[in-house]
Order: sequence, then structure tokens, then C-alpha cells
Amino acid sequence: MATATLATCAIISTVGRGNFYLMKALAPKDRAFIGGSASSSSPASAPLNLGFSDCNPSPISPLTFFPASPMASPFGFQRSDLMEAGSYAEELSVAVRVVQMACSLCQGVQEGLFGRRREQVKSKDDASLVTVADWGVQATVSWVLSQCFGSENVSIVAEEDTQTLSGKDASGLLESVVKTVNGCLVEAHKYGLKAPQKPLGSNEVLEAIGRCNSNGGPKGRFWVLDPVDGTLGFVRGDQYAIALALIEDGEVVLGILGCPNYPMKKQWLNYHQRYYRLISKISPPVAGSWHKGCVMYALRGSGKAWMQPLVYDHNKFGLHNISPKPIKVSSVDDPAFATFCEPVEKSNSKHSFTAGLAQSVGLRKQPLRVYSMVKYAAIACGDAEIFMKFAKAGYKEKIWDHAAGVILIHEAGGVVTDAGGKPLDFTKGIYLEGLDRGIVACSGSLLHDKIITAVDASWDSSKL
Ligand SMILES: Nc1ncnc2c1ncn2[C@@H]1O[C@H](COP(=O)(O)OS(=O)(=O)O)[C@@H](OP(=O)(O)O)[C@H]1O
Ligand SMILES: [Mg+2]
Ligand SMILES: [Mg+2]
Ligand SMILES: [Mg+2]
Repeated sequence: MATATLATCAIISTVGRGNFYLMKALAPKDRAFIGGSASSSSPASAPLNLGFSDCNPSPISPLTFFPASPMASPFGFQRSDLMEAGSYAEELSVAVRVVQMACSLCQGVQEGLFGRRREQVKSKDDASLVTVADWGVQATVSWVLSQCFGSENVSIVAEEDTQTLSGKDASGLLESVVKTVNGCLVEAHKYGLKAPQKPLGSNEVLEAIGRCNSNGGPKGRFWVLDPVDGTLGFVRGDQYAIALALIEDGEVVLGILGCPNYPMKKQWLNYHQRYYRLISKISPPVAGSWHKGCVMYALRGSGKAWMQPLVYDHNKFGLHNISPKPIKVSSVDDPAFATFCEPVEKSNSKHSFTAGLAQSVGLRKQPLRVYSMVKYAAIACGDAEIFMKFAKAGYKEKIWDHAAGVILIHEAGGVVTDAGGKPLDFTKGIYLEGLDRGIVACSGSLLHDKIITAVDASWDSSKL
């Protein structure tokens, strides 16, 4: 969002490859609203285009990018599914590609952070972080969407703003962001998208970031972007996600989660803060193997969700073929065998409350604490069964922290509601207004009902 107030903002460190990160104490209530209401000027039903968007006279055929067979259309959807779902095929095509690009951008920045001057990375319970990657992804996604659909048709609600980057002392920081964005965009053709004719200048990058100033709302079409969700996990070399969703008249119609560190073995999700060390010791990647990282996506009404490996494995192997595979929620409905996920930071969700809930519904496993919307991803693909988040009183959840995850779980067969059993409401602007106590996402309704009932039983006696 364009007007987040940075209550405290200081450059803490310059780390690897000239990438900076900042720590900011973000007071949600300090966020002001500016800008017009969400625009809905793009056509509600774009022509069904199973290939590339018009913006892209790409050197790569769509069939190469999303391998198609007579049985499967691009992205693994059948043509009939796309027709039924209201033909967001073109939006989905572009969105998946730009999230793939964003994953690569983030991997580059995270590698620069990892292992270098990590002692200068500080975090406190009430602080959040922002990095070159957060701004870089926001600029990249905004620029690509505008190029493909026309800036007049693109309305974006997103987390970051340009305030810090526009400051007098921020020229080095801005330079790093511009360099990172151009480094990413120059590769656009690899993803079947069009690169700028010449590198973007600082003003263009600032404009792309600042353009993401929609306030959402009940009407029209807008994109929702969390450029780096779980920034704390990101700077710690751990899990994070790039989350992009499209909302139309208050309904999430498509969602994409880029999870660059998503492990191919679910037990590795639990290795927060040691992920890189673990993965380098246990799993030396083999050329051509799907080492880690994926993009998951879903289209409303399709009843299907998909996972594909990263197109470009930043670490080693360059481009490789990616075949999406369908994902489904887990069929486990016995709490004794269910895995529940929650935020890593106790300041973000009340661990003691969820521990009580876990006991009362008979969950036996230790909670899986994972940064970011990777928790939603883990449920959508069957690696976990439950996600609970109970933020402290006064905290208002933002739509970009949930939109993409909610549709993914829903289309993969799961259930996401607030703790009162109501669907999350994306019609009220940047916040999930009216959220009843917390968020409960489950692989199935049996587990979901049990948890909702347990919340009711224990809420009053809790100190939330
Ligand atoms: N105080 C408080 N309470 C609840 N939630 C908060 C709070 N502060 C921040 N946030 C939001 O949480 C997002 C990160 O959520 P996670 O589930 O990844 O949390 S954790 O880092 O694993 O603890 C994080 O998203 P990013 O800023 O994109 O990382 C925030 O939007
Ligand atoms: Mg943040
Ligand atoms: Mg977030
Ligand atoms: Mg974020």
C-alpha cells in the first residue's frame, strides 16, 4: 500500500551484493487510506486465450512453458474447466509467469543475504522487515501486469510503498532495487513475457511500486499482492512466499503462491532457521531434479489446484521443463494424525491458546511452525491438515496475507473461515474487517468443525 507509515525506519545493514534491508516498526493502525476505489475497467470476461497474452510476442511457445498434451491444456486445466470458471485464463497465465519471475528475484536476493553479516539481522516481536526483494517484486509484478493488461485496467492492492525509497538518504537503496528489478525483467522472455526495451529508471520503478495504491473494496476487479510474505523468514534464509490474487466483486477468483523454498520432503518444513544448512547437507541437488521451490495456483470454481516447479532454478540448473501436477488436501481427518501449522512468531499468533485447542481436539503432533503463506500451501498440497492463526487483540489482518492462500485451499478441497465459521470477507478494503477472533483453515470439514467448536469452548477462559 502506498501510505504505510514507517513509524521507525533505519537502514540497519548493507549486505551481500549491495542489497539492503530495513527494519520497520509497522503499526497497522498507522496505515492511512489514499487513492481512488478499485477500478473495474478490465473486461469481466477476457476472451479465452490458452496461450500468451497479447503483450507478449514471446520467443517461447506457451506449449513449451506449460507443456500441453491433447488431454491437458496449459496449466493442466482442461479447456472446459477454464470456460466454466469464467475465463480468467489470460490473467492466470500472466500471473503464474510473473510469480515465477518473482521467485527467481527473491532467490537471488536471499542468497545475497544468507551467510553474510547475518549478525546484523535483528528482529523483535513487534517489528517487521522490508527488503530490496519486497520492493523489487512489487515493482516487477506491477510493471508486468500493467504491460500486459494496460495500466488503466490494472488496480493493485499491495503491501509496500515508496516512502522510504523516495527519501533523501535512500539513493543507494533505490539503486539496489532498480538493479534487482532490471536484473529480473531482462529475463522476462524466459518466462514467456516481454522485457522492457531498455532498463527501467528509478522513476519508473518508483512509479510501478507506487501504482499499487488501490484500497480494494466490494466492487470491481483488483489484484492483491504480498511481494514477500514472511519477510522475517526470508531474511533468516527460511520459508517465505510471493502471493498474488485477483479479486472481482469481493470474490477471490484466482490465486498464486510462489514458494521458492518449499521442500520436496514435508518434514523439512519444520527446519525453520536451519533450512539452508539442512538442505545443503542432506540433499545435494541433482541436475534436472526438482530440488525445492514451487508455484501453486488455483482458479475459482475449477475444484482444482496445481503445483509446478520453479521454471528457473536460480541455484544451479537454469531453465528446465515444468509440468504442473494437481494437488489435493490431505484425507486425514483423525486429529491424532493431523499436523497443524501456525506462525513462527508468538507475537503473530497466540501459541499458548492454540496449544490448548490442540490438546482439546486431540492433536498429538507438535505444531509445525512455518513462516508465511507457505502454511496455506502446505495444507493445499496435503502436507498438513490445519492452520490456525489467532493474532493478538487489536491486530487487523490484511487481505494480501490471505487471499491467495484461501482460494488455493478451497479449490484443493479444504475449508477456510474465521473462528466463527464465516468465510473471510475480502470486500471491506485492505483489512479483513469483521474477522471473528482468528483464522482456521483445514483440509476437511470434520477437523474444521472440531476446531471451531473447541475455540468456542475455550475462548472466554483464554486471555486473548
Ligand atoms: N502483530 C502481528 N500479528 C499478526 N500478524 C502480523 C503481525 N505483524 C505482522 N503480521 C503479519 O504476519 C505476516 C507474517 O505471518 P506469518 O504467519 O509468516 O508469521 S511468522 O513470521 O511465521 O510468525 C506478515 O506478513 P509480511 O509483512 O508480508 O511478512 C504480517 O503481515
Ligand atoms: Mg511486511
Ligand atoms: Mg504478508
Ligand atoms: Mg510482505
